[in-house]
Amino acid sequence: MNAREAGPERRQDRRQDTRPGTRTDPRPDTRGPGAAPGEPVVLARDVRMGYGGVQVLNGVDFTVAPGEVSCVIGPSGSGKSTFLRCLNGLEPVLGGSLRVLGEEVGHTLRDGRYHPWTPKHFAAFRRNIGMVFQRFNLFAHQSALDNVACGPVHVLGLAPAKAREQAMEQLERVGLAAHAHKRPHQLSGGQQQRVAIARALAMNPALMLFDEPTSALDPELVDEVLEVMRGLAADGMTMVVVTHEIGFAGEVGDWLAFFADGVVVEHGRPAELLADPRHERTRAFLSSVRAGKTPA
Ligand SMILES: Nc1ncnc2c1ncn2[C@@H]1O[C@H](COP(=O)(O)OP(=O)(O)OP(=O)(O)O)[C@@H](O)[C@H]1O
Repeated sequence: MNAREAGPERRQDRRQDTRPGTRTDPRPDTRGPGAAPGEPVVLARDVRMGYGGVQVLNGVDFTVAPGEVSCVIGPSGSGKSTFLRCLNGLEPVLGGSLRVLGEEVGHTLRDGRYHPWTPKHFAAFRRNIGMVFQRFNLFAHQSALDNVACGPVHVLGLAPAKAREQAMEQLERVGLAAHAHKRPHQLSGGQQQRVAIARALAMNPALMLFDEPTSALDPELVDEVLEVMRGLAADGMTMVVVTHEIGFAGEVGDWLAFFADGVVVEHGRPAELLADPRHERTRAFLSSVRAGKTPA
């Protein structure tokens, strides 16, 4: 078994990492309150979803175990973002089954019947899931520190002083403590994205979702964001990462899923899938990415 195949055990080794901001304490159990022992963090079976009668997800099967990093690649329009948004309940699942953090997303089984979640239940569920988008969406009038402290104060009800103290720890974790008092316009795109990651981490999520977090960045800023994500993986954070950064997926992912036409057409260990893709669509996609073309 090579290092890439070692999965979560590999992360135990990485915890010895001494880079600044790298946590050394063991991760809490991230399965979620309703999960049975051994249950994955994400368990998608035949997930279906569409917009206005147009089917976008056509039966997605996808599993993420605690502490694993699952990368998702695929052509534009194949449903990657839609699936990510289903994971945190931003889009409704219209068929199949999607369990995340031990809950059937959007429904609770009670008295032998499924009951739809209330907005309050959705909000409580989303608190455990950090999401980082292509666009950082920081509050322009607030400092980096206040952007990161905002959720813990307003959503978790933390005292402002405590929230700012914890926000500073998260900014340290992403290497931005020295920039804590700057506003977004005083930061580079890469730094703003790192603030967005710190903001998500400040909610102490059990699962982090990344939707092409480096796609909007100038090429020279991409690696500083990927480096932060490498650190999170080393800490044992459970992550689903939609990305066009094939090298990163190969290096950091425990698993790699290739989406096309709203299904996972190929799934496997990144080293194997990237070196020897089985499906014609995967081969064509990887060729176009490697040729520097925008995959269609
Ligand atoms: N809010 C929406 N309303 C209607 N159609 C949508 C909406 N969001 C996405 N779609 C459509 O769903 C399909 C899948 O989109 P999605 O963004 O999930 O693909 P993707 O694989 O993430 O693409 P990309 O790599 O370009 O981000 C596309 O055809 C898109 O036009």
